[in-house]
Amino acid sequence: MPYWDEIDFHQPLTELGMAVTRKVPPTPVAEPRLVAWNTDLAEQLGLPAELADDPDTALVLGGNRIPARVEPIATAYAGHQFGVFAGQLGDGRALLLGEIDTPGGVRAELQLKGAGETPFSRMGDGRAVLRSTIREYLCSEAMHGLGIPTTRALAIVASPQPVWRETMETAAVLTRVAESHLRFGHFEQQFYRRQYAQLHELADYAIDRYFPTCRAAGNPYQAMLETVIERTAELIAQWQGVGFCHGVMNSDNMSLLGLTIDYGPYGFLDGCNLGHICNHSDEAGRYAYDQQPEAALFNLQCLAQALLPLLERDEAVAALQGYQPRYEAALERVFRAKLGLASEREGDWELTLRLLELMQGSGSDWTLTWRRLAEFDQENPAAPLRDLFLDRPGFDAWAEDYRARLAWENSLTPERAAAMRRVNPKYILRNYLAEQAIRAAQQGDFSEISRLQQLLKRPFDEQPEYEAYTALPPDWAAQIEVSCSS
Ligand SMILES: Nc1ncnc2c1ncn2[C@@H]1O[C@H](COP(=O)(O)OP(=O)(O)OP(=O)(O)O)[C@@H](O)[C@H]1O
Ligand SMILES: [Mg+2]
Repeated sequence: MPYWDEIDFHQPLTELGMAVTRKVPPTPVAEPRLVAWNTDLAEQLGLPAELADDPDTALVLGGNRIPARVEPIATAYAGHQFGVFAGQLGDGRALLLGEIDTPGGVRAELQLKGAGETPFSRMGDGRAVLRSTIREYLCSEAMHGLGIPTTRALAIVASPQPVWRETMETAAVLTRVAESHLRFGHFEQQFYRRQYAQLHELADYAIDRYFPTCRAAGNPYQAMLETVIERTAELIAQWQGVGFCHGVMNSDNMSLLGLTIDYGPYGFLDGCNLGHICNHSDEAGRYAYDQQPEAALFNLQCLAQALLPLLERDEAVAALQGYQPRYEAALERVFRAKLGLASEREGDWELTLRLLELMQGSGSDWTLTWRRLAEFDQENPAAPLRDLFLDRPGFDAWAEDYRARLAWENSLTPERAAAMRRVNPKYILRNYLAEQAIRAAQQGDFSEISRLQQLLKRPFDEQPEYEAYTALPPDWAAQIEVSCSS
């Protein structure tokens, strides 16, 4: 029997009925070919290594063959897009094969993104293109390497089947993996349909499965909201630390579990610009880098509103009031670590802000600056670091205060430098690196995908063989535009 038929896929979401799920078979793609396979993740999921070479894998993960006893589903969700309620959205191109048991004991959902039309496709074709699939595959694994909660990517199945976006491209299917793909929008869907009984069931499902400790609280729904707020605040602080810009922080792209989800027009900061807008279609900059914390709060308010049938207004407000202090505490912790400060002292945040201002003024490269900060020594703020700033006197004044701050806690030491290198990555998935992998793949060479994946698994470690991947964006990269088109 083919291995995929032996796996037990569970589909507990179907218990929530038609309000949440629809059974939808995937639509086969032409000539499916497995072009990326994540060996590490496969192992964590308990999938045998041989699957990478099993011809059945491309069929199953391309949506051309449904494994025995599996009934794939699409789920219904709604959402606020760019601040406006968009009504029903739903999985328009993602199908959940089901949950599998993993050796770690936690079940994992396997979802095929780009597997064809569903009842929620609206005007879309149900497909994903190879370009966007590679971007999602690489970034989910890069985020995982950075230690940031995220959905994962198991595989890419490519097809020569043409798909029209701004130009003719080709189709691909991404196998996405997460403990749950539930989004804020799943709750908004039940709320706006006034399906309060179903809302109740969905919330109970989420609590029992993902937030069991909330059961013991006075109001478990408020406790769940508080937990989601906490995780979201932590997540955004981590994004800000590595300079990650999501690009489409609509409430349907916000994970209930606090994972980064939906890698569309994302980007990492190159030269420091705190107002950076990575999504070419986001003209107003609603989701600019420095707006992300606010956008997350807006989305949490949408979630809280959707839960109002299950909690008192005061309870929702009290939970939401927890966001800002939690976010600020998380952000200060993240930046304290980036600066290599082991203790807390008044003035630390001001020191951070002054550095950010200098970086902003010079457009200093985000990743490089933080990484070089570890080289800071007592006699001479390492010249390569100083070179990243245009305002040298400004930098020197800051460096003096920073040195004094480090001296105060006796941390002008190699240990501090090592600790800083464990939080400030050397390698980051710059747009141009992803673009190189995409262009090669479009010519039939998929090797750059696995090379980047390999490199970004250990972004904090020196990997001399990959030194070239630390290069700043070349001139041609300025032409890359990323938008919602995927
Ligand atoms: N090509 C497409 N065909 C059908 N529906 C689509 C397509 N692209 C996007 N959608 C739908 O449009 C809505 C918003 O899209 P968005 O770009 O946020 O999500 P996505 O990239 O498709 O997927 P996800 O959020 O699952 O990563 C969702 O309902 C999504 O399913
Ligand atoms: Mg989405």
